[in-house]
This record gives sequence, structure tokens and C-alpha cells, in this order.
Amino acid sequence: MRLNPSQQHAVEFVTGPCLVLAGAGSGKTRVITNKIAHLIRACGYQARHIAAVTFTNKAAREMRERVAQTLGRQEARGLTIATFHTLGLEIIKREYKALGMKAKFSLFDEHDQQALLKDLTEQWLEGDKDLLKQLTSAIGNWKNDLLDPAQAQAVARTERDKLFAHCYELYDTHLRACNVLDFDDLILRPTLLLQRDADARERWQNRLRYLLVDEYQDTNTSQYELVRMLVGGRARFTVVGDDDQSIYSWRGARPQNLELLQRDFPQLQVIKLEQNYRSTERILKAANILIANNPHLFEKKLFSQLGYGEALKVVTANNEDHEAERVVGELIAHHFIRKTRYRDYAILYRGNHQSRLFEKMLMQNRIPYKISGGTSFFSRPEIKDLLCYLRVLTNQDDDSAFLRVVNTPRREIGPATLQKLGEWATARNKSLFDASFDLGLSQTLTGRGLESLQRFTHWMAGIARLAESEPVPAVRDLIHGMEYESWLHETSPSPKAAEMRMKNVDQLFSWMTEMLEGSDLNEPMTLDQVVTRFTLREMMERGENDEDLDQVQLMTLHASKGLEFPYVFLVGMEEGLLPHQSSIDENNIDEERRLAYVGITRAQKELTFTLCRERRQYGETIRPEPSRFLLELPQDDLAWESVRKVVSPEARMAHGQSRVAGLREQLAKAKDRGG
Ligand SMILES: Nc1ncnc2c1ncn2[C@@H]1O[C@H](COP(=O)(O)OP(=O)(O)OP(=O)(O)O)[C@@H](O)[C@H]1O
Ligand SMILES: [Mg+2]
Repeated sequence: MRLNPSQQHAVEFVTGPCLVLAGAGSGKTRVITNKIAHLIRACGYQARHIAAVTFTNKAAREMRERVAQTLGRQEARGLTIATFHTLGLEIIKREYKALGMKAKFSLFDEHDQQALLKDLTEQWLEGDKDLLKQLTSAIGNWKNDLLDPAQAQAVARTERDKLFAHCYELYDTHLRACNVLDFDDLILRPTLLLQRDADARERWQNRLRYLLVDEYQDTNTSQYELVRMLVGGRARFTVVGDDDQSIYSWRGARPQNLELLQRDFPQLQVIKLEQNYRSTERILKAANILIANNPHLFEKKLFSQLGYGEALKVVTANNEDHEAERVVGELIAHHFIRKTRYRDYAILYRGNHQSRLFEKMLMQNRIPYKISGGTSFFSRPEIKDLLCYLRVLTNQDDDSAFLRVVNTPRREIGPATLQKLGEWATARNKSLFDASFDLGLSQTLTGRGLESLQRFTHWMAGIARLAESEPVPAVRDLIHGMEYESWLHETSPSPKAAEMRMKNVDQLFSWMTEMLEGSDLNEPMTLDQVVTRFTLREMMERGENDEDLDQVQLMTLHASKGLEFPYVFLVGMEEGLLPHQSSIDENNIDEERRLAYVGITRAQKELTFTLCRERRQYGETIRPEPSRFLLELPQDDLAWESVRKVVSPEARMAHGQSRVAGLREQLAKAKDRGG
């Protein structure tokens, strides 16, 4: 792969510590992948002696692919390309004895961690959510700063911090006793081990002889220390980063680690890259002007030669439904007219909760999409449950859906009953649902099991009959009659969680209603069609290796780091969302500006911002101000869509319909042309 002279220099400098400090899209990640190949091909390193660390699993996967393309799978075998956390886990797995752990340990996710902390601190915090949150982040910060409970106690100043340090001690004791690790332990434990155990340190320095770190600006203290321990005095490493893209200070990331590096490794070679190969000049100019409003540790320049490019669009929507409609509408038209792939588009947002309506619009319009990072609506357990009910409703031969719903919520239909039903049905070549109506079934099944089973299937059959003529009331009866809400309350960790889940169920119901009855954008559909649409979506969620599929990419700004897309929609450009309200309150606008910078610099060819005039928030309708970042951009390069005042619902309907008709016409034309 081609490299410019500075990149070439960064790749070929292998005799000491190396820092590549450069702006977005300047080829830092490309330097890393090329350098891996160079180390193996030209410097005699074996692949198993090289480790490259990235920030997300997605980034690690991409890097593995890029390297495999250059080197081939054979030569790349044994190479470590991992996130900090998976590298930490790898060390722990091999060093469990030195760590004083048992071979079998388990990992706690955030959920487990919260539950344990809540139990342990009941007498002090009384389950107070805010305090629990503060405690969790205090413990996280101490761990990221490599402080054990005693050290935390020593640095605690306020009464609150002293109490928190005490809780940290209880928590730590508990984890150790149960042989459990939390997320932060994956870095903390190996780092402490390498600090104190010279043998272990030597083993790892011998094993990993060259270390490369991408997105270095987001390392925190413990991660930096892990790097320092792994590279040792030999200091054979390359780290690349951009202080303007530091967006994890809330997890303890310290851009000052860039300066520390210079202090700890005086022989550090610092290389700057100045050409951006990703974005049009206009996109890059906007990004540069925005980020110039932040204070800077390092001077950086960045230019592009990819042409000036199109103006950056700003779309003002009436509300968040309209925003999703506009984005998806634009995307479809653009896709057909320009004959692009769906994977060329990304919809980026500040918070996970913003994805929902975009999902809905994409799903309704049958556009394949993929949510990275957050949980998609369709992979939530309550939605899967309900989908299985709907599958049974529309296809009584669907045995696997039947098995999922027959005892959810619990109806005392046990495994023994189901097994006998299964044998009976198989022998007669019937579906489980049909077989449950057989009179002869009482020969093999008796008592409560049979009674509950038949009560269930009769009830479902009744709903299915109603669904043939009146699907909306039928589904309403279904949700009501299955007593799902009380089941959710029994099985959810908290009343709040149960409420959230029920809200999701209601949401699915309202989407279904809209699809069954038709809307501005969609013809009415049959229940079969709606269920098939949902099921397909849910199946796609389950696909693991779908990186290659042609899907629109949805993700948070945080998750988009390091990636690039030809066409980017940056949505929710409003005060309160981006910058986020909590950062406005804490006067932490610089970090939000870096987030916006990361978002803008993901775009290669075209960038569209959207914002809403009105937005629902905690049950109220608010009228947000446009994001200050929009106002900081060079206005000559922005194309603000002329503001239309569509007020009355009739006018809005008429407008919606004519727009959709226009869109349909455009699509038909595009198709005629062979699109
Ligand atoms: N010398 C080059 N010639 C042509 N294309 C290049 C060159 N260097 C990098 N690129 C391309 O430019 C794009 C950006 O590169 P890369 O992702 O490595 O940048 P980066 O500095 O890591 O960006 P970020 O800061 O967003 O992580 C990629 O598509 C890459 O293939
Ligand atoms: Mg990169």
C-alpha cells in the first residue's frame, strides 16, 4: 500500500520508541498495519512477537482484515491484534497462578457489578440510584488510577469519598473471594502483576517484543502503565494518536499521557502527518475550524487534496419522528440515484437512545441496517418473546416459536409435558400446536400439564381467528391476555427495568399498528407481512459475522472512532444533545467539541447534519436550540435547508404525501434507468 514520506518514515523507524501524532484521516492506522508487515517482512520479527492494541472489537477486526490483506493469513498467524481488555484477559489467563487466582474465574459485566454493589451497600446507600452511580464511577476511577482500597482510603478527603473507599474494599474482598473480575480488573490485575513480579514481566517482554497502540490519546493511567511494563527498557513500540479525538475522559483517559510519553522516553521519536486522505477539503475545513475553538497541547496542520466537495447540509425537522423520516428518505433517494451501497451510509448520534426511531424507519422501509455497540431494539428479550407469539399467531406450525412462548410467562407446562407432546406430535407428523388439540393426547398426558397446555392453545387459537379479520385488536388482546406485564415485574431486576421493558412492548405494538393501518410513507400491510418483516430483522440481529453485509451503519459518536464512511448523517445537532446537557452543566464543552470533531471527520464525501424544532423529553415537548457547534462551523460551507413553516396537521399530511409521492416518482425513474 502506498505511503507518503512521513508515513514511510514512521513505518521504517523501528529502533526506538515512536509516537505518530496527527489529525483525523491522516493514515495513523494505516501506519500501524503497514508497520506490522514491515516488522515481519523486513526486520525479521515473528508474528507471535508482535502485538497491536486498538480500542474497540470492531476496530480490532478491521485491523486484522487489513493486515491479512497485506500479509496473507499464513504470515499473519500468531499475531496479537486485540483491545486493551482482551490483551489483559489473555495475560490473566496465562498468569492466573502468579496472580493467586484459580484457573476458572468469571467476568462481571456492568449489570452484575451494579447488583453486587447495591447489595453490599444497602445499609448506607439504601439503593439510591445516583449514589450507586457515583460509587461505581469512583471505584472505576480508583482502579484506572491503579489505587487499591487502602490507597483509595488514604486519598479520600470528603466523608463521602471515605465511605466510598470503604465500599470499594468490601467490593474488592467479595470479588477476590469469588474469583471474579470486573471490566477494569482486566487492565488493573495484569498491570499490578507486571509491576511487582520481575519474572512475569520478563516472560511478557520476551513474548511481546514489539507493541503498537492505536488511538493512544484515549489510554488511561492503568493502560499507559501496562504499556510501559510491557515494553520495558527496550522500548520498542509505536503509538499513534490525536489529542483532538480524546473522548473518553469519563473513563479516566488522559491526553496528557502523550506528554508523559516524552518524559518517560526521552529518546521518543515524534512524527507528524499532515495530509488527510479521507475527506473532501470542505469537510476537513469545517472540522479544523470547529476544533480550533479548543485549547491545544500540540500544533497540528491538516490538508486534503480530494477536491472541495459538496456543501454540508443542515436539515431542520419538525420533531424526532420527522427527523428519522427525513434522514431515511434522503438516504433512500440518494442510494437509488447515486447507485451506492447501503454500507456507505452511517447515521451517528450522541446517545444510544436516539437510535430507536431511525431503526423503525429503516425497518419499515426494508433497508438493511446494523447497530454497532448498543443493543438493537429487536435483540431485546421482551421483543423476542413477543415476536415468537406473533409467529405462532401467524403460523401455527412454527414449533420453535411455540416452544419459546408456551411457558413464557410461566404456565406450569413443564419439560415432561412438552417432551410427551413432542413425541406424540412427531409420531403423527403434526406441529406441536395442532397436536395439543388431539383428544387422544389424554392417553399420555394427564392432569394439570394437559389442562394448562390446552387452555393456552385454545386461547391462542381464538386470538388467531380474530387476527384474520381484525389484527390490531387481536394483538392488543394477545398482549393483555398473556399477562406479560406482571411477568416482567416478576422477572426484571427492578420495577424501573420492568417498566422500560413494557414500554418496548408498547412501542412494538404501536409500530405494528402503524404498519397494519398504513401511514404517509407506507401502504397498509397484512399481519403476515408485518411479522415476516420483524422476524427478518430479528434474524439479522443474530447474524454474528455480518461485517460484510450491505447494511446502513448506526452507532454512537464514541463507537465511530477510527472508522470512515462516504456519506454521514450526524443527527440531533441540538444544545442538550450535542453538547450533552450533563457536559454543559459541568462546563465540559471541549470534550463534546472533540466528539463533534470525531463525527465530522468520519465523513469522506458528504455530510448532513439534522436537528429538530421540537423534541419529546421525559414526557414533555421541548424546543431545543441548534447546537453551538453548528454555529461555529464556516457558514459559507453549510447549506441550511430553507425553513418551511408547516403548521397544521392537514398541511403537514399533504406535504408528507406529496414528498413521498415525489420520492416514489424519483425511485421509479431511477429503477427505469436500471438502478
Ligand atoms: N498514503 C496514502 N495514500 C492513499 N490513501 C491513504 C494514505 N494513507 C492513508 N490513506 C487512506 O486514508 C484513510 C484514512 O486513513 P486512516 O484510517 O489510517 O487514518 P487515521 O489517521 O487512523 O484516522 P483516525 O484519526 O480517524 O483514526 C484510509 O482510507 C486510508 O486507507
Ligand atoms: Mg485510525
